[in-house]
Amino acid sequence: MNTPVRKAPGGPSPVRAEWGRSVEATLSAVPGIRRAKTDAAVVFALTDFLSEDECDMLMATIDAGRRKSTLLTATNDPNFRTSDSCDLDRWHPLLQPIDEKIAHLLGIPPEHGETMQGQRYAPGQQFRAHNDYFNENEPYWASMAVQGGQRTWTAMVYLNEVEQGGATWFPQAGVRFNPRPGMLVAWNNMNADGSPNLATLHEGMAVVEGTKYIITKWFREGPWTPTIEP
Ligand SMILES: O=C(O)CCC(=O)C(=O)O
Ligand SMILES: [Fe+2]
Repeated sequence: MNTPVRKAPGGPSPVRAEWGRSVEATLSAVPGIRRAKTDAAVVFALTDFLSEDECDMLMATIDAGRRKSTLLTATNDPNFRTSDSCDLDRWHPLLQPIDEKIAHLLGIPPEHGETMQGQRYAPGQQFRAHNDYFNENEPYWASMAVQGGQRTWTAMVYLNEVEQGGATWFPQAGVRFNPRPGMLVAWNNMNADGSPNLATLHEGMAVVEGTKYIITKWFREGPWTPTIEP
């Protein structure tokens, strides 16, 4: 019997390796930041990154603009990502300072960041285990490659307390975060050699009680250029 050979999602890259090193050094120097105790992935958490007012403003903005979340690749599982999402306009006078504060914390120029996204999960809603990096063997990669290339770092911020459920769980790295309002979590989706790190697999576990609001920001290896819709 032949075992199907699964191609790696991408190979080593000096540019991505350098983003790994430089952002890790920048974040390591942030007062109060904690690094997850695992060798499998580079993951940081920083409490009180956003204020209660900033979280409230973001939740109201997400509620005003939310639509069903989407996926880059088709899946057979209709329950894979059941949340609502909202694109957060980086030029909006209330949102731009938050967008830039995240980029500044990581030491990445804001233009490398994709549009910040808000996510809202009602009870039962979830985002099943996935990787944020692009799989360079998938058809979508050709268009991503010319729009800033691979995703390097992910930053997300929890905006509220969730009564039950809604943790972010990295099953391979063995790291788990329970939502805490204003807490930022950031991780390098790449290995030290700049290849995609499979152990950054993570899931937004189902909310059991309450509603979960977060913002997510994905950074590219190059400046991000959004697709111009016709
Ligand atoms: O909801 C979460 O905790 C994780 C969200 C996530 O993985 C993403 O937006 O890429
Ligand atoms: Fe993710």
